[in-house]
Amino acid sequence: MSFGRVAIIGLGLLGGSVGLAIREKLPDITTTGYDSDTATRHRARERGLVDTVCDTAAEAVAACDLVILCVPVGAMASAAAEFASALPPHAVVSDVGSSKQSVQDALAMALPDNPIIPAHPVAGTEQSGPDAGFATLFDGRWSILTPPVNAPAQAVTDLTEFWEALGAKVEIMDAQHHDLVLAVTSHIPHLIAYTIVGTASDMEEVTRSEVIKYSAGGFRDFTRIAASDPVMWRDVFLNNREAVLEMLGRFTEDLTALQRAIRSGDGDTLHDLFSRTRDIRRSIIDSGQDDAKPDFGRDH
Ligand SMILES: NC(=O)C1=CN([C@@H]2O[C@H](COP(=O)(O)OP(=O)(O)OC[C@H]3O[C@@H](n4cnc5c(N)ncnc54)[C@H](O)[C@@H]3O)[C@@H](O)[C@H]2O)C=CC1
Ligand SMILES: O=C(O)C(=O)Cc1ccc(O)cc1
Repeated sequence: MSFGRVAIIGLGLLGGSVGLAIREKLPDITTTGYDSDTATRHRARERGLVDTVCDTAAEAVAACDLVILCVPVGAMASAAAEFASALPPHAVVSDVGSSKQSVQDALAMALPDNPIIPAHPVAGTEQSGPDAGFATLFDGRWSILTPPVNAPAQAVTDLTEFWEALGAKVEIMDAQHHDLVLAVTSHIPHLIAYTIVGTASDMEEVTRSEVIKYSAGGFRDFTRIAASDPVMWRDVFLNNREAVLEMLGRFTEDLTALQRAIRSGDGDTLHDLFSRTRDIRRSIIDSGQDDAKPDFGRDH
């Protein structure tokens, strides 16, 4: 492993998990960390999320070989600008943001002289903050790297090995494709969850206690997802605007077709779709990518 010193900026769920996973799986690496929130830095010290919690971002990156930004995607540019002048010229810059094109552009603008290899570990929970991280978060999960065309091959190899050592499987794709794929597999599902839980809570003829009392499996799963961090998800939608709007257009058309089928009593259309979607679920299970409970529903 060619990164001896790793700096983590943002010590919440993802930053904390990266720090704890390094300590457990790559014990030769020295870690430093920084978070703009004082209480988070305090808690990060108590939990030992990194070897040294620094009081400035500049101090955290000063001697690093790799810096990983683990802040909301809308905060990447300002977080990078804060340590730009202290970053060693050889240090590789990466991140864990849920959308990639805008992050890649922001990091390239803020840190024009360093190699930038954005990454997205597709692993998380609805929890956030310095108490939420755990060392096994990335085990068996995908981490998608989106190196720009001019990225140094050695840095891509090093970062691939780094994520594999933390337990992840690595896939490489371009940032735009990543954003389209994740819009449909992650971002729109979150938007649907936020919407349905909001709709239920706005209904005047159904009380809040009824919603809680009678929430069957489906709605309960939506409430878990709709409990995800508001800042993080606001930033995802504002930063992956194009792909989300494109997918939302397709989704709305499909929803309208279902609405028409229900209104006209067209059971065949409903049955055909529900059969196709069941096949998708079965292929996910057959491919070993499901662990019975929902992907991110692990208690910890
Ligand atoms: N929550 C999840 O399940 C997943 C999140 N991600 C991505 O990981 C990133 C971090 O998300 P979480 O760890 O879940 O959020 P979090 O809210 O748990 O942690 C983010 C931390 O960044 C800190 N922060 C904000 N601005 C900062 C700045 N300018 N400088 C230093 N620290 C700053 C906050 O104080 C907070 O402690 C986001 O970009 C998100 O899209 C990626 C995969 C999964
Ligand atoms: O908690 C869940 O269900 C998630 O979907 C977690 C998650 C959130 C954001 C990501 O970019 C990746 C994974």
